[in-house]
Amino acid sequence: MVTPAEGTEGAPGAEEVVPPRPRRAAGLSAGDLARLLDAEVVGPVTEEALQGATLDSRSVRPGDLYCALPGARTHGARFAGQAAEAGALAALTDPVGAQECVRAGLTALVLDDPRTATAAAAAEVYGRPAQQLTTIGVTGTNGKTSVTTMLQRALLELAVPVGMIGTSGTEYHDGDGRDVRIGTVRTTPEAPDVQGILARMLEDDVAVCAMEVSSHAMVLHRADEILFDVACFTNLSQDHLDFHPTMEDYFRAKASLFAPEHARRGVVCVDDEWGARLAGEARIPVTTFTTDPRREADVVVEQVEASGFGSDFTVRMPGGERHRLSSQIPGMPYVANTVAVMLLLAAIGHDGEHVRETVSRAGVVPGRMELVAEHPVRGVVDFSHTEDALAKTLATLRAVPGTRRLIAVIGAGGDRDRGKRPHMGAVAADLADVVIITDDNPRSEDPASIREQVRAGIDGSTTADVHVVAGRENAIDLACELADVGDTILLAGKGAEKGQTIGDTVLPFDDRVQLRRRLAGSDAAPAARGADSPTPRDDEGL
Ligand SMILES: CC(=O)N[C@H]1[C@@H](OP(=O)(O)OP(=O)(O)OC[C@H]2O[C@@H](n3ccc(=O)[nH]c3=O)[C@H](O)[C@@H]2O)O[C@H](CO)[C@@H](O)[C@@H]1O[C@H](C)C(=O)N[C@@H](C)C(=O)N[C@H](CCC(=O)O)C(=O)O
Ligand SMILES: Nc1ncnc2c1ncn2[C@@H]1O[C@H](COP(=O)(O)OP(=O)(O)OP(=O)(O)O)[C@@H](O)[C@H]1O
Ligand SMILES: N[C@H](CCC[C@H](N)C(=O)O)C(=O)O
Repeated sequence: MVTPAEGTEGAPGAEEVVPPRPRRAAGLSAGDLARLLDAEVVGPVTEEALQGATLDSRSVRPGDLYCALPGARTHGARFAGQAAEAGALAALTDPVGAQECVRAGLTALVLDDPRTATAAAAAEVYGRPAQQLTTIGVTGTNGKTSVTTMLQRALLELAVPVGMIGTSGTEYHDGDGRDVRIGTVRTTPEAPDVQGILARMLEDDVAVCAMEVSSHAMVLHRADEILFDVACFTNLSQDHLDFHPTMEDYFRAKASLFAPEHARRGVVCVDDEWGARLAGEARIPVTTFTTDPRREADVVVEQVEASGFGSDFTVRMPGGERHRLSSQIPGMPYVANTVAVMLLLAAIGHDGEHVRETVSRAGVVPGRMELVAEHPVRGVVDFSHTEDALAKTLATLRAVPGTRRLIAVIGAGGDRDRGKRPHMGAVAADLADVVIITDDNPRSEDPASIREQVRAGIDGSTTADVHVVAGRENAIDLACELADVGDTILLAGKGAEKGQTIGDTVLPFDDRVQLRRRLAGSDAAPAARGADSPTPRDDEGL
């Protein structure tokens, strides 16, 4: 059986992204669904049963409900013709889209705000799968993938059939004894996909689903109609201010998960002020924990000691009893993630010494503080793509015994929060000895402009040796050239991603493969270079 940490490297950039669906739907007709949603019906109605649901015309399958939603750029009703051609039976839409859907030959189920009803519609079509699964929802700026992956590993070891939905895709063990791993373009898939995935997991006897819930998901109603058995908050720091106007709005989106319509109970890390505030404002019972002994919480971490490339630590429980645990990834963030996993498992009924031992072994997460080489140069790949994550990762690596210089390769993604870019540059220059600013996923933006925005955060008085290098593989080459015995190279920002998005193209790219090859001194650059990168290296200096 493939465990989550295995078999994740080197696959082509474009992973399969067609979300799984159940083999059988609930058998509702469009008329039945209209009654359940209290929607107005426009156009002809048939008794044919709906087979599935999607909000993307390009993903319609015969018998589907096409959710033709108004979006930021366009209206889904424009694609009603394409949906009908692909076999959709009906459309869920608003009054603006109704006629276009009917003209395309679809029965229109009309509501003023169809997006808020999309999850309910899909849940009905698929037989309300979430009600029959144990569900865990994890939110926060950083740590969602880490916590869900560790949960998955621990539950697998405890022989509990588990599924996972998040940035690294959808994973579960199907009824035929196969491991299913399907890529995704989003952390939280669209509501119809979430419902379809849950229904498929249920068919394949999954008992527990651990799911990442992004702030976008809360605002766009992707996780509605799931009453999570337990929700987890990891932390909040600047990110996604392209989508949220303020940090307050970003916080509100995450905090909305901790309400009786979304979760029965919560586990909240109060290491930052946002977590402390959430614990006070949550409308569901919450268990709090902290890794900071100066803070008050139900569960407090004490006596953290470095242990190899990881940590050992004690947790003081509400009744005063103490347990010793370990994290296999170094640094306080992973101590926090390990405690979160322990408390989430306890909340769904898995407790005791055996469970804690299992949790202590669960902490290897692909692309998160992943050690790809140790001697003579340590090579680490991490998904830190925020200022906070970068600060913590660099501080953690600095503290690893025997570390000489820290060489940080950083960049920022295009079409994402621009405000975080200079802060990422600044923190890297404060905490690393050498900073190489390069490309992450430029998407539709000019990579040189993104690099410049990262560089602009670095004060001229920095003592760090700063380079700006076009082309990520060139930056990795430079890091390896500059590295000496005992140095640590950190490739930050892309973690376990298997592609680099440049414009609309996804080129195969895996930081782990690139760094391991170069540090092993084999198979040097030419074969691994993407078509996008200038050769020879163009070091723009500071
Ligand atoms: C900001 C945001 O989240 N936007 C989402 C939003 O886009 P939109 O409102 O602009 O939609 P639109 O492009 O105007 O299209 C309108 C409708 O027509 C449909 N359409 C469009 C074209 C077509 O050919 N056929 C078709 O059916 C679309 O599916 C959509 O329903 O609705 C679309 C589908 O309804 C989403 O695909 C889109 O996510 C975009 C692609 C996205 O990348 N979002 C990212 C930023 C995101 O969600 N990130 C979070 C971050 C996680 C974290 O780090 O914490 C995530 O959960 O991944
Ligand atoms: N509890 C934590 N607190 C702060 N930083 C963390 C924590 N856990 C992980 N990190 C850092 O954040 C990075 C991203 O972690 P992870 O992928 O688990 O977060 P995420 O919330 O899933 O991110 P995304 O929303 O982008 O998918 C890690 O590589 C690590 O550097
Ligand atoms: N879930 C995050 C991932 C960012 C990863 C980074 N490599 C980038 O492309 O910006 C986001 O969509 O903002």
